[in-house]
Amino acid sequence: MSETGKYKTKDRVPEPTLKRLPGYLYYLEQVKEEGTINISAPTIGKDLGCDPTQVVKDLAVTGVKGKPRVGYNTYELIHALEDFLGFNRINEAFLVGAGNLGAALMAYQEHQSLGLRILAAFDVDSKKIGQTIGGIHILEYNKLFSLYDRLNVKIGILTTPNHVAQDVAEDLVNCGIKAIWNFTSAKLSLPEEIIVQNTSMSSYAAVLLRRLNDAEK
Ligand SMILES: NC(=O)c1ccc[n+]([C@@H]2O[C@H](COP(=O)([O-])OP(=O)(O)OC[C@H]3O[C@@H](n4cnc5c(N)ncnc54)[C@H](O)[C@@H]3O)[C@@H](O)[C@H]2O)c1
Repeated sequence: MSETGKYKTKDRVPEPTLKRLPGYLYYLEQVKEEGTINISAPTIGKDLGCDPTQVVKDLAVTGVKGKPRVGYNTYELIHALEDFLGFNRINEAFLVGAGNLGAALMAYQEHQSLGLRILAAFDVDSKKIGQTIGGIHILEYNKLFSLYDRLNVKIGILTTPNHVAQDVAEDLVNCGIKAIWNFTSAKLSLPEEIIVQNTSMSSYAAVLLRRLNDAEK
């Protein structure tokens, strides 16, 4: 960390910390609604069921420090978390593959509160091209190339069948996409500088089912 307490770009915040930060944000928004102006790390830890030391360490990435006996200012912390996570900026994305999953993501408007806006979706299925879901148009896949030049979008959401995922991902990269949110189970092989976030419900389901089985033994 830098001397100011804020992480510099080159300092990589550990992934588990990053994954926990939205949880703090949602929690703080709730307590703000209830009128809480200041909140301590032990209270946050107690409510979220985690260690206060962990809370302090996690929240330090925002550069905001709690005051002794007062804690954190809720508003300041919310703002700092949103800023750190980029939720208060609009990051535009293209989605490729407007099928079951793609359509659900398009219909889910809450992405906007995460600072993510799907600008357009692309598909090869002529029956889907021309439709609108959640206000987002489904365009012919080949339009990706011409639109990218005009719009300079940096994020690609990949919800195609697995067997075309690598080719589509390469197209996205050739279009200048810098980060791919990969929902397919294809293991993408892309230049190192491309940020790939793989998301799989099946790994969470596996944990849930295993835990359930263990509990029932
Ligand atoms: N991450 C998860 O938890 C999760 C959950 C469900 C599905 N998936 C994965 O998401 C992907 C999509 O699943 P689905 O059920 O929505 O499938 P789907 O068949 O309903 O949708 C896939 C869409 O991609 C389009 N498509 C096919 N080839 C294309 C290409 N070359 N370029 C652009 N579009 C193309 C199809 O026309 C279709 O509309 C699959 O890889 C599936 O394994 C992941």
